[in-house]
Amino acid sequence: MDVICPLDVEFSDKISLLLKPPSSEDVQNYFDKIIEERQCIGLKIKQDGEFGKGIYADSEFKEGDLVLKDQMLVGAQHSSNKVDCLVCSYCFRFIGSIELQIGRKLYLQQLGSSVRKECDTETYSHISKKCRLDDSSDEEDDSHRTSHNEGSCSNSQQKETVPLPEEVLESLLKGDVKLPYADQFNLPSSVPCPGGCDEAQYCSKFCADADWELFHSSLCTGKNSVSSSRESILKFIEHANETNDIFILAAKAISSTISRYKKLKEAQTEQQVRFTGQNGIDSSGFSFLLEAWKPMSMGYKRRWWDCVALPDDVDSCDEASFRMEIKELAFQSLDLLKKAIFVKECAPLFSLEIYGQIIGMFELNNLDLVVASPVEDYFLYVDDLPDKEKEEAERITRPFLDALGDDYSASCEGSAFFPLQSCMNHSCCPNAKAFKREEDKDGQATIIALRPISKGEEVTISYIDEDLPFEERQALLADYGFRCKCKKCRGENP
Ligand SMILES: C[S@@+](CC[C@H](N)C(=O)[O-])C[C@H]1O[C@@H](n2cnc3c(N)ncnc32)[C@H](O)[C@@H]1O
Repeated sequence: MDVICPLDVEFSDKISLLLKPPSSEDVQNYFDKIIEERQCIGLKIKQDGEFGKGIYADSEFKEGDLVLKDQMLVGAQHSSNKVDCLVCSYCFRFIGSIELQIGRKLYLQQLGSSVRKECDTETYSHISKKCRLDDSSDEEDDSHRTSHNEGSCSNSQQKETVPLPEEVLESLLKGDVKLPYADQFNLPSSVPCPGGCDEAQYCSKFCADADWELFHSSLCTGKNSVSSSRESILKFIEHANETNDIFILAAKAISSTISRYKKLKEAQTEQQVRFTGQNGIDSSGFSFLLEAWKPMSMGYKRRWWDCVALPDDVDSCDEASFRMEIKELAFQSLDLLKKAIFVKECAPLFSLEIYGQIIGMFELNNLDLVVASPVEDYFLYVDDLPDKEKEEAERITRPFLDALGDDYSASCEGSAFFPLQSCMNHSCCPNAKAFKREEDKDGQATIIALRPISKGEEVTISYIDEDLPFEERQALLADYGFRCKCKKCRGENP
């Protein structure tokens, strides 16, 4: 039986308006403004390309040039990665100190609270926590690919680790033990969540305030949280962690839209009262909701349960029940979210149609969020020391490296939606790629030219491993909802 969400029926007109494709003028203005704000000199957006909108070079780029640095609209660290790395919950920069990063990871691992390293066998594993096929972590560079919100599963052939006494880890955590040369790797100190929860920590007050204003104030479970439904938020988060952490991203997208809505409405009310002495705002405030939704309206989207590719282990005759199963899963999640953060004035955002479209948008556009670990840099630094210094340093650092095992260099991993980068079309012979450089220590997307790009040429990236054979490429691209029609594919399959 089909899932019926009462809000979809009650607000069908408003939902249609929210999902109506924006006019080409609105699209152009929106992206031109972002290009200007990001100071992406030499790029422009065009809407009349073969595959809809795309990014084009407006000047020449040489091989290795930075083409674009894009800030995320919404992003989250994978829940399974939180044991490995302590990062700013807003910009995903590593925080604390080398000692804290190592001590915390070993402490949590040894406490046995780790949920990582298990290639899930839960009911929904085929749609949520797939092992990454296109894992870029074993490439020598730090490139990141468009992602499908999977928690990456580590190599099962891990070297045995050698645990350390709890007292040693506690001293590391408290800052009583200083590791040699760790002061060469200064990390920003941790700024606590204004709501008092332990889940979110920041690299600066700026990030703490920005996250609070946009996302976290409605999703915080701390004692100073403004939310009246801490229990419900916890239940929603628990469900997302157990099934698919893309739901956390969807919740962040909804809470940021609500927060923009409230700000727009407040500003307009203030202005009206100042000029007329009365509040003449339309009580439904739907025009503000439309405006607040604008960043989401610009993303390429389809309903999640319609666009997700059929997993290999699901027979095509079971396709309808598979799609119904994930629709029901989305409905369960939405129900928990409604109990946690529902705002009556923004009710259409809590319809299943909108929820499905938001998740579908992330499925089709998201990029893997990867930030390299300073702990890896630290151990490499020690390894590169002159023999005498290295021997002395390693006497202290070796037990920590042995306790960490092969996984000592785990990066921060997550998934994020980037407004400009998500306009880049795919090519199996791309001229650019997502690539983190030495200085890219946060969660921004960095796109670098792979070869010279001439003025007027479209900038393309590969969403998958483009060196795979034709059919394998098409199978992977099915996860992004299309069959590739790039030059290389046309050549191989005319
Ligand atoms: C991330 S979006 C890129 C922006 C998109 N063109 C738009 O109009 O918003 C990805 C979608 O663009 C289209 N697309 C991108 N590259 C393509 C390719 N090489 N062949 C066919 N369609 C492609 C597909 O519809 C795909 O689902």
